[in-house]
Amino acid sequence: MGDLDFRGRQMPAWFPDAKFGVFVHWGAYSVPAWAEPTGELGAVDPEVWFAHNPYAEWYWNTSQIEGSPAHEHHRTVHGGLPYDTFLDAWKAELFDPAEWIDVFARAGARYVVVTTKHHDGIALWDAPGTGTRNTVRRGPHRDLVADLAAAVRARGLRFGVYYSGGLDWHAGRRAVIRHEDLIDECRPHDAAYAAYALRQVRDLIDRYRPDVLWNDIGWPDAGMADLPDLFAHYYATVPDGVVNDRWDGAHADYLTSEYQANRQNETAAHWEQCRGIGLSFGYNRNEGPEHLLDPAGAVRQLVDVASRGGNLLLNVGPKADGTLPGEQRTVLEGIASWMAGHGGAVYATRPLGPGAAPSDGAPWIRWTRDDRHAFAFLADVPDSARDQVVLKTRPGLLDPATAVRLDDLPVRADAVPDGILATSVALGTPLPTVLRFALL
Ligand SMILES: CC(C)[C@@H]1NC[C@@H](O)[C@H](O)[C@@H]1O
Repeated sequence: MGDLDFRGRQMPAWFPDAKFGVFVHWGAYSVPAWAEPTGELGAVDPEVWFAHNPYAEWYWNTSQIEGSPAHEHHRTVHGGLPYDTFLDAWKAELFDPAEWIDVFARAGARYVVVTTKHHDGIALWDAPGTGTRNTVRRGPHRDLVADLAAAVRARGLRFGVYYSGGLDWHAGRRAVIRHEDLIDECRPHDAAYAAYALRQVRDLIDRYRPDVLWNDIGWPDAGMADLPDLFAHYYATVPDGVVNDRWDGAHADYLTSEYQANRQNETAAHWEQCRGIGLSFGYNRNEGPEHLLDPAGAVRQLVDVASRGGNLLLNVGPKADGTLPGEQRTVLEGIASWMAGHGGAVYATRPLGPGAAPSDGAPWIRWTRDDRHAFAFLADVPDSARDQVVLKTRPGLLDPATAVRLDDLPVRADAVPDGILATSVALGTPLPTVLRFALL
């Protein structure tokens, strides 16, 4: 592998072992905190996506689209004021980074990735070239990246930075109205922006030594030649750091999917699924419980991703005042109570292996394994079968006599022709029940 050829780079073990990270989208867009809870990316007609964008962090763009509800909202509620007004209105007066990270750590997150500059071009640190368009010089008057990096590392978690390299509405301020606009029309590709973005990402690397370099929407055409040196500098600075895949094909340590989009990436050797607890990454005051995962749904999302060899990067959208929305905190607390007793069946595990145990159909079953054990996760078992379930497994794969429930309730497991018959009480509540078996 040459100095600038990273294709053969060994994935640092911490990333696939981590399984669970928390994404944080916090910005000036957290002041209006307004979007239509339309639906999940990949499930909404692309033709209507941008004018009815459920991503509250896209508020500037959506509110520029004549005739969109967001345009009307911005006119009637905010008087059509310039977007940067929200930066000055963003005070973060209740922001307590240690309190956030305590919630994330108890939920079982092993890494935290925070937005440092989203598409609105406003930096959460005194980024070079931003003048006063950052949170040190205006609004919160704090280096929020530094505050969060310190709190994350104080809890022994890994810290990652999100940077919007491909979109910057201060550099190219035409609204994105349809998907093809994202290719060229609305993205800055010139040399000046490329130098601006490069300088900022290098600054993030040098100041915060992030364990994850999470770029979004690609990189300016004029700056593609800069990337091999940038990655070399990053790896020299953070030898066990990891780079995501949204650099217009320049390089990736791992691939990403987003809600229902790019799911084809979930067959890669290393991958990460990103989604909000609700339909948005930035806090959206219009989301209700019907738009959010409940704790059991979030746990099943994590288990499903882990069982297929991926990581789940679950997003939290804090309010402008620096508090975590109560309904999102409730989900994290629910994950925390389940992970406290079951995290050992998730962390540092790998898929059970192709064809070992089908997980389609009912009841909901997923599997992971470590060197010595297989873990079966059962959920939503129909009432008629709530106390007895057949786990279809390849004969000779595991030893039924070694069955244990991780919640210490008794379980009996017997070999049957198509697998293992597990008998116990309340096997498959919405929150997964986990059975451990010794591998043969
Ligand atoms: C997955 C997450 C980082 C999303 N990427 C695409 C963005 O347009 C969106 O706002 C959000 O940041």
